[in-house]
Amino acid sequence: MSNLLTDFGWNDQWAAAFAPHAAAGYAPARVVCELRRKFYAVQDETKEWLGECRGGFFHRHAQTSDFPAVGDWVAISHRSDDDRVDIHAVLPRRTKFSRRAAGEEQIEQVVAANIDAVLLVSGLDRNYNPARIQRFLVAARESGAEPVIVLNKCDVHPDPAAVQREVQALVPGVRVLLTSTVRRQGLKPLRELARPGVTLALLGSSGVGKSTLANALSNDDFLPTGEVREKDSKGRHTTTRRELVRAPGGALLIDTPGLRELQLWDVEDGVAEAFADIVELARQCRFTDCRHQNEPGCAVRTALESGALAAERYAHYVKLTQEHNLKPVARKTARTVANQPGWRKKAFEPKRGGRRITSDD
Ligand SMILES: Nc1nc2c(ncn2[C@@H]2O[C@H](COP(=O)(O)OP(=O)(O)OP(=O)(O)O)[C@@H](O)[C@H]2O)c(=O)[nH]1
Ligand SMILES: [Zn+2]
Repeated sequence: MSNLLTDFGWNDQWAAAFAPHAAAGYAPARVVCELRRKFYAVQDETKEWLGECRGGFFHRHAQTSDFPAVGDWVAISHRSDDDRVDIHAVLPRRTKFSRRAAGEEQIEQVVAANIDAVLLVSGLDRNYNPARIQRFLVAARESGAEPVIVLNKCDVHPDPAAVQREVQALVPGVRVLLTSTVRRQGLKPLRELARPGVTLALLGSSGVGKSTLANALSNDDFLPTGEVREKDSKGRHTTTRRELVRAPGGALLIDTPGLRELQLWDVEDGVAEAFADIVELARQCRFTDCRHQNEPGCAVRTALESGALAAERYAHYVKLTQEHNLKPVARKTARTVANQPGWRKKAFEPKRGGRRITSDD
């Protein structure tokens, strides 16, 4: 198979998975961007195409999660009369990050697929946040991607090795890397991780150094900004944003709004912290899954009725959870954190005992 496909992560395993589609006359391509529903920018062995899921695809695939996502390998065919391609199938994903869309049915939306390793970047100019690291690990494990913790800006910390040990103790078995792009320290293990064809995602708060690290993955300058494709064969103008880009060092970086949005740890931590009283009340409701509406023995309603909890405060809390699509906190969700299938349900994990390092990072 051509180098271009290999550049985008194609290998023998994918080729094996693709065999039935090859037999059906389809060609492989990788989704580099979701443009809008049904339309995708896909990279094949020659170039980037506008790919579309048409009728047949809809008939065969009922669920939202069956549709292509950035990072997916798909089976395409070329149209004879058009510069577009049809997408017929999505190869089984090795890993996936999903979000659960609003509503009771919890529709799964895949926001990125086939990420090999996901890096949580923290900046040592601020305190790292153990709760966030734990949540990140839950999300990463659920996705199947290898989690890696990157403690960047070690140049500004008096004792970065101590922080590394501390974090490592929190997450046994997970790689914890110490880096400084300024001093160009600790980049070697990162570059080894970012081998050609490997797909990575960098997560972390704004300003921790994700773009700088991405640049440092190779010695060349690298700008993970969108590309603009000017025209296609029929003279139409198509502008393609790329959410999967190839770093000059050869690794593939996925950065999608959906993936960033998954970092609800900020919001969840923030809401749970700001409304710790409500979280605490919810833990006293009779029913483990109390929604604090008409359930008997609801500690939240009781507190509202007695005036112990101000109505405006509760209304504010409800508004915030709805805005961010968080589940109402309940004893069940507050307790069995580690066993919940959906990590979003971990929104109100109570802070356990012991030392807590608080900060916005
Ligand atoms: N001292 C120090 N500063 C760094 C290091 N890495 C990055 N920075 C600086 O931190 C700032 C933010 O870096 P970015 O790479 O833009 O951070 P980012 O995570 O991509 O931020 P967003 O694009 O907002 O998500 C820049 O001024 C960098 O020069 C480092 O290792 N040490
Ligand atoms: Zn209740």
